[in-house]
Amino acid sequence: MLEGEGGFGAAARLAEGKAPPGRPSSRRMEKKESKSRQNFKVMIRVRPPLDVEIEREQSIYKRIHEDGHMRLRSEMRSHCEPGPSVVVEKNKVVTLFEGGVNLWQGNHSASGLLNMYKFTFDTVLPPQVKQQEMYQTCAKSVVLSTVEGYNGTVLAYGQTGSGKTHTMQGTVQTSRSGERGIIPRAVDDIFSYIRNNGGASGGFENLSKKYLVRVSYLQIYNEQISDLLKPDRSNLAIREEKKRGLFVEGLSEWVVRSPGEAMSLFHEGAARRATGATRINELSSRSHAIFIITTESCELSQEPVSPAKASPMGGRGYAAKPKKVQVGKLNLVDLAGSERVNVTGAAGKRLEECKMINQSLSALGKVISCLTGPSGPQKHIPYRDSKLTRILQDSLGGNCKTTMIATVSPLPSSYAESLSTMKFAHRAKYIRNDAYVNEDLDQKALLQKYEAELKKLRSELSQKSKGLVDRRKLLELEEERRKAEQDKLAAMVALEAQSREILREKEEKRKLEDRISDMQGQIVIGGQTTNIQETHAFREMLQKEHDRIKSEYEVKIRELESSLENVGENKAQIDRYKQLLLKQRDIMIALTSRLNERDEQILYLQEELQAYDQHQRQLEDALDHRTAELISLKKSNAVRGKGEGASASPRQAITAPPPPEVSHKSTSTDPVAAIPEPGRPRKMAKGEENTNPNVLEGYKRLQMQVANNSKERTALKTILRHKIRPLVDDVRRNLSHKSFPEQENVIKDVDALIKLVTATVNAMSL
Ligand SMILES: Nc1ncnc2c1ncn2[C@@H]1O[C@H](COP(=O)(O)OP(=O)(O)OP(=O)(O)O)[C@@H](O)[C@H]1O
Repeated sequence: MLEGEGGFGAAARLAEGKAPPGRPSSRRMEKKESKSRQNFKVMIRVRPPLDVEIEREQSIYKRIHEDGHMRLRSEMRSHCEPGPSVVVEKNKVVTLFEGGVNLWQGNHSASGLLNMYKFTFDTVLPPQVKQQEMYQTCAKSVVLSTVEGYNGTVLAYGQTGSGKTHTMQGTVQTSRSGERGIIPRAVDDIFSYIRNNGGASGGFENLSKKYLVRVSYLQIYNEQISDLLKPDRSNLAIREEKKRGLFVEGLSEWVVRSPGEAMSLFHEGAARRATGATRINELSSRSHAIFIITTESCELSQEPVSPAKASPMGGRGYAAKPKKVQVGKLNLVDLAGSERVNVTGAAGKRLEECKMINQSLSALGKVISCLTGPSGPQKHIPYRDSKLTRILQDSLGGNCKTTMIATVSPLPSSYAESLSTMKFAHRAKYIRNDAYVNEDLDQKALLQKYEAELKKLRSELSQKSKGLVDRRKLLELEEERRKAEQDKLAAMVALEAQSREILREKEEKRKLEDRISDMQGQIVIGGQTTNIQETHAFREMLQKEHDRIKSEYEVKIRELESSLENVGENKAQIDRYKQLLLKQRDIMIALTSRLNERDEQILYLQEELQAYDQHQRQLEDALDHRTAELISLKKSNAVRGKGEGASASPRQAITAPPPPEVSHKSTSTDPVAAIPEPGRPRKMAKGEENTNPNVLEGYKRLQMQVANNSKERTALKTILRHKIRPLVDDVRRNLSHKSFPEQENVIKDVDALIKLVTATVNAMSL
């Protein structure tokens, strides 16, 4: 077994009720200490195991003793079945057994591996304690003190799934169920108290006291405060004012006149509270929720007044005057459960929520630590570290009667969390609160404001009640009103239609007037404007105008007709031109083809000439060759017989018959036939003449033909340049001065012709 803070020894010592070190010890101080201790109570509630848990953990809970001790039936005990880890004694002492109580009773602790912790608290509620008893023990006195003007807080703290919501709210929502938690019971109690003290809900009036009850409901989810009764109000800020103290800005407050009204608002808000399923709790609260019930009470004194001024609250001839106002605020806090991430298996959004929850709970732990240090509360208490601690600032070490209920689960598997809760609660035990009645004269105004509102509501109610009595008449009136409404509607529709018609007529009239004035402006006779009604003159004028336009059109038609004729003529002329052009084009083509023929002929003749030249050169070569042979023969003859062949001359040798290879051709008279076979070319010397008559003859003929062609070509060129070209130019000029159908095409043709003529002339000049 381990000893230490919260361990067995420490818990045993504290169970004796001794003050921790550093606490004041003088008698007066002790008295004060005891009073302020009363203002902050810590209670433990151990919930019973749930059926599902019993199954899961295979723990057997068979009997629960009347004194609150929880025992296992011995015959069912088994070393394999650990039993609960929390045992409660005398409703004050709670012992935690690591591994479950069975293991301890089976003497397994001897191994020294298991821990046991014992703690003492003001009250420890064992699992069998019902809601009613729990309420009586933990909350009732705090709740009722708030009706008397104190601040009160009942706060449930504990591991997730340990029973906080069950304690604060209960599981069943029906108003009379025994499973109802602190909140519905507190609401009931407050209203009963008011009734028993002479007040009535809503009106709350008697001769001595008036009450006003209002509720608010907020949640702190992921460090953001939102109004559960006005869902559009979120991320609210906490403010502090001298007169009002701490308050949540923008948090709605609802005046309630009965427990039913208050609870319906509570359920409305609870339905909006952020919840979600965790591995431990199917419907786990993921936010800290605070249901606030503010009760204002006002003592009245009866003062005599004149009968006319007598207040309905006062007796006959008396008026009730407010004496003092007390305001008590009750915070009913259901915290989100502390949890270990590895146990709950939180991930994603749940993990974020879990972090925020643990963060604010650790801020709460820090505040408690600072309030309960060994030498008393520290100077600085970090209330501002979280929204939760800031809102609960008064409840923790301030002006408040506070009860903290720490809930634990009995399961051995929850041992670690239960131990942590116990340590937390044990520490909180040393918080000291100073509670005093809140009396605030300024609050009168608020109460009176609500009183006025109540009066208004009351008068509305009485009006409505009257209406109920005379329901038939009301229905008749309603029917009449409805009919009158319908008539009014119909009349309005008709009026609208009429107005539209009038407007339309007006518009038409205006247009007519405009037209008339336009026409009047146009009709000017003798320098004077004539009225349109003088229709004779107007008609005359119209007739004249008509005649004028008619004659104008006739003239135009005639012009058009004549131009049409012209166009016809032009067309004929153009046709003629076209014919002419076509003829000229044909002539041109014929001339060009003839020219081409001539050119070909010239080329042919030139080739022929060249052939003749070549032949001539060959003949001359042959002649030279024979001459040389002849000379050499003569020389050899002269050497052989002197004087015998001296008469032969080179000139004779020249006129001698040509060599046999060319003679067959030289006999022909045809120049073409006279063309020699290709041979070695030889140029004729200057001034040298061809003496071959056939060749000369052919040559002359060719020269004549070339000359003739040349003349013809020149003549054609002259005709083209000086006759056809001017003629075509003329036609082109004439065409551009006229206008006729297809003019464009004809002009294009003529332009093409001009180009053709020009190109031909140029080609012939080359
Ligand atoms: N004293 C009790 N008697 C019977 N059942 C209880 C008791 N306390 C809690 N339960 C049941 O245990 C379950 C968990 O309880 P509850 O939801 O109140 O836990 P919680 O501490 O508010 O959890 P969380 O922090 O996750 O919101 C519920 O089914 C509830 O009905």
